[in-house]
Amino acid sequence: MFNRNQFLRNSLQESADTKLKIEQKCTEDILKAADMIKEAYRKGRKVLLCGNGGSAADSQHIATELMVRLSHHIERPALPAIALTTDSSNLTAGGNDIGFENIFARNVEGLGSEGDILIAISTSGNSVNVIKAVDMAKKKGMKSIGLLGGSGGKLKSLVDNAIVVPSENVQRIQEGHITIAHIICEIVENELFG
Ligand SMILES: O=C(CO)[C@@H](O)[C@H](O)[C@H](O)[C@H](O)COP(=O)(O)O
Ligand SMILES: [Zn+2]
Repeated sequence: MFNRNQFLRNSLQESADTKLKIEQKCTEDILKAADMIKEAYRKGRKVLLCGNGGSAADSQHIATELMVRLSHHIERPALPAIALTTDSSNLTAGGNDIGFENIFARNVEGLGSEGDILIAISTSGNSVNVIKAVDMAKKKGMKSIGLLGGSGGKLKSLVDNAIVVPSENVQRIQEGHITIAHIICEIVENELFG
């Protein structure tokens, strides 16, 4: 029978363990992602983000951190970032008319420029609409960062920098993603403006 107290304890323990494993396995990739984003911003480029479900929410959360700010002690200009997950008219027309697998790629095609960064978020690494967005980013001369999980899926070898959270649990992977994204945004903010 489901034991809610045990479940709560186990979930928190698993989440904490996953964060520690991220420190052991992903540090280099996280720092590389911060450098890629800093370089893009130094050159006046922007960041696009996409993902499904919880990763769609992460996309808009991360875009907001970059556009507004994290630290209240740092005065800085907006860092251009767009979540491709927020416009219901665009996403429903895309899904209806050109196919759900093309909704993000279409927006990368329209908004992306050479030197921009695409942050592709997928716990499985296998969402077709995210894969197609990465393919389009490549065509546009953009660089891509994958926030992934499990084996990394198909996206692992497609993105320029794969950050793979070492867990098989979708929820724990997502919790890892937002922790990593916060850290990357804070590094970028401090190193560009701190
Ligand atoms: O937030 C959750 C599960 O925690 C879900 O909404 C989850 O994001 C959705 O099932 C997504 O469609 C999963 O896609 P992906 O992470 O495998 O690319
Ligand atoms: Zn979730």
